[in-house]
Amino acid sequence: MPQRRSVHTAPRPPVIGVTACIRTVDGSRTHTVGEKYIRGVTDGLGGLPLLIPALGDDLDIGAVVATLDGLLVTGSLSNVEPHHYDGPSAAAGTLHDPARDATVLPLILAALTAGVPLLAICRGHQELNVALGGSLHQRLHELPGRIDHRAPDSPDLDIQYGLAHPVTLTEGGLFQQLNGGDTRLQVNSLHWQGIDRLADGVEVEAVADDGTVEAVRVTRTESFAVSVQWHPEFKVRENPFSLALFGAFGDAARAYGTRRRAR
Ligand SMILES: N[C@@H](CCC(=O)NCCCC(=O)O)C(=O)O
Repeated sequence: MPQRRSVHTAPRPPVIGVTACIRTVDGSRTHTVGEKYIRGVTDGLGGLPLLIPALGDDLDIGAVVATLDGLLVTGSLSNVEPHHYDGPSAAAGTLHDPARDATVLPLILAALTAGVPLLAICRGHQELNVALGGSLHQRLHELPGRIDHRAPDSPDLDIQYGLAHPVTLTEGGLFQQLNGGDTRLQVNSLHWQGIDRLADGVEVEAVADDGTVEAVRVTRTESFAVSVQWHPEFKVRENPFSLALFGAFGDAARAYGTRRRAR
């Protein structure tokens, strides 16, 4: 008797696009993603990470979006070039990544238009605001009344990404729900820039005590689409809120993927 081939019934992991940066590594132009973002996808939601190269106009954004069940917009040391939000020129020596800007800003819009669930982190939070028409402060710590949101000066990652300050979650918002009803949450903080003019079509989900917008939810889509100024991907399984956030993103990506494949 011929053996029956076993049917593969394990649930498919959602395919999560992970945005890359351009860096020079050993003299070569290289598309990079920090491992903690990849681990955020694998360990935080059981997804399959798919690197999205920063190819700008040479990337078929429509084809990318059609492949994804979710989009993780990563953080990065580089800043969005200020011409994208009509901001003043950046200080000399500021690290930019024009190829990433040219890829990620249109990608965010295309993902939101298609209803692809999205989680944007740190630079990603800033990019989401810029993509939707908002603007950025370039040096929060130089503004009166703001705390210093920059990373602690330590080579130890547990110190750099350690909890730094509280945020207040919007009463009745998604984040309060994910935080078990509590409106206070401690977050890490590793950024110079922050949201200045809030884009249309987003609602604030979290704010620092100095008024810095720390998280938003996009209201022009029915899909899960949120951004955070902090880094929930760092040791994602060790922080209950981070796990809840990645879990909600994963649930949305699975549901979207099921609908996408049924089309
Ligand atoms: N350049 C922006 C964004 C900060 C940011 O995303 N930092 C990430 C650091 C590296 C990482 O953890 O991926 C700013 O300084 O505001």
